[in-house]
Amino acid sequence: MSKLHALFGGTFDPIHYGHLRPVEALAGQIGLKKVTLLPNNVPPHRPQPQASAAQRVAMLQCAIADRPLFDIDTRELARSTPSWTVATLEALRAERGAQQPLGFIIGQDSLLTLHKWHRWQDLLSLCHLLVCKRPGYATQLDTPALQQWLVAHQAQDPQQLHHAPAGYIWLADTPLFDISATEIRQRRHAGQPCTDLLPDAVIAYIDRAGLYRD
Ligand SMILES: Nc1ncnc2c1ncn2[C@@H]1O[C@H](COP(=O)(O)OP(=O)(O)OP(=O)(O)O)[C@@H](O)[C@H]1O
Ligand SMILES: O=C(O)c1ccc[n+]([C@@H]2O[C@H](COP(=O)([O-])O)[C@@H](O)[C@H]2O)c1
Repeated sequence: MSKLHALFGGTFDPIHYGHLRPVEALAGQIGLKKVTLLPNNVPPHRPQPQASAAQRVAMLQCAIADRPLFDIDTRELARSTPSWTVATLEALRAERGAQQPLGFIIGQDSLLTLHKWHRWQDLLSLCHLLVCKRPGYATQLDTPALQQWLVAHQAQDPQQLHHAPAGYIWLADTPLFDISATEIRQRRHAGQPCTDLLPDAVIAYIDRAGLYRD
């Protein structure tokens, strides 16, 4: 039985198949039993979401109703300050103890900007980074020094993620989904359909709540 607990942070405005499907594949590949979705309140480094925190959580609930792999942790919504991942991970580490393997899931685009995150060099002392592929983004980091840092921490075997509490980067070979929440919001504003980009239950919620309309 795996002890590795994975968290997947995001703005999720809205959640879509580009979030769900790569992570489902990752879970199968490395043996994750549970993935905790961690919606942020005040996302660092980007415009604020169009949907409220409560609406984004409601969309997560719609999306995972028939996906037992996932649950939701709303702790970042309780803070009105920016949702620094390092602070959330410190709180989780304090709760779960020094030996609990923790993974933080990101897409390739997030890996490329990781060196701009708050106290980014502390992240690997708190968790592993589990990276899903995303089409349209470079596979090499910006500078030779960053690329060296990546290679130095890269795990070669998923068992390393289960046996160490933190410290590795897993570059997962996940399927590519050319989907973004930005595109979904734009399509909704333009009155275009989004079928196949996100679960029907989330589309039904967006319709009911009148989200992403001008
Ligand atoms: N299509 C995708 N493939 C792989 N990873 C993704 C994809 N979309 C989002 N992610 C990852 O999911 C996490 C949360 O992303 P986020 O909620 O910002 O979605 P987004 O589609 O990038 O949103 P937006 O278009 O509003 O910026 C990030 O780590 C991001 O890299
Ligand atoms: O801690 C930071 O500085 C930081 C900077 C950018 C993003 N993050 C986190 O990374 C996750 C994905 O972010 P986003 O903006 O792509 O939804 C989400 O949990 C954010 O809170 C964290």
